[in-house]
Amino acid sequence: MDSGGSDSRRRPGLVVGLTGGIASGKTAVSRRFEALGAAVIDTDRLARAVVAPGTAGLDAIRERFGTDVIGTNGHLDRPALRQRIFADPFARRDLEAITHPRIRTAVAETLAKVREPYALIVVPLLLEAGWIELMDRVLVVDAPPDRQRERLMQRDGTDPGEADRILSSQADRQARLAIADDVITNDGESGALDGQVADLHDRYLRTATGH
Ligand SMILES: Nc1ncnc2c1ncn2[C@@H]1O[C@H](COP(=O)(O)OP(=O)(O)OP(=O)(O)O)[C@@H](O)[C@H]1O
Repeated sequence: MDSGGSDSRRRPGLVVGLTGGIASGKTAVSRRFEALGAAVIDTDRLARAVVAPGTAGLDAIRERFGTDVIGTNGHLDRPALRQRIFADPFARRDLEAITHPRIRTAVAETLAKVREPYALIVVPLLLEAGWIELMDRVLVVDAPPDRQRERLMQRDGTDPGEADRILSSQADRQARLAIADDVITNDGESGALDGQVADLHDRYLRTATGH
């Protein structure tokens, strides 16, 4: 009988890292893959889970940064923590030393439970955070920066100056494209994504199942 995936070294037939700049359309794309039957693992969600109240991750943060970064509701006070790491590279390094290994373990555990033929791991900072080794392929969602800016302002109400600041702090478009095995271009209507996702899904299925 199947043990239910308790072996954390178990992996589906293909693991694809999905990345792209902010508001490039990663969520829009990953939802389409999910609808076609891919397993989608969202590292942002796992990153929140490993520092949720009651976790060893949150305890480690409290120990390093003090109770100032914990809200009265017991949750991590993200704006307070952001302020602490903003100007202090050592604080950022310490925070990442706490969170990154825990996120990686959570990803491995989630991958081990995947029953679909292949998995997409959504990693916004795939390039920056050194995730590449885990992936069999890298899929980049590429959008022109003007479009990202427009979507960011529309979706989050971000003001133009802040949008420019966020965009310029990210890995640049060419660096991202340089690590891509596959690219989805999201520069137009959302309907244009459907065909691109369907083509890649077919290829990924064939690769994962060897057919
Ligand atoms: N082709 C498109 N046409 C119209 N709107 C789009 C298109 N692609 C994405 N959007 C919209 O742009 C915004 C950003 O897209 P989405 O949330 O998928 O990006 P993301 O890369 O997941 O963002 P983040 O990096 O912030 O997590 C959303 O409001 C989404 O509905």
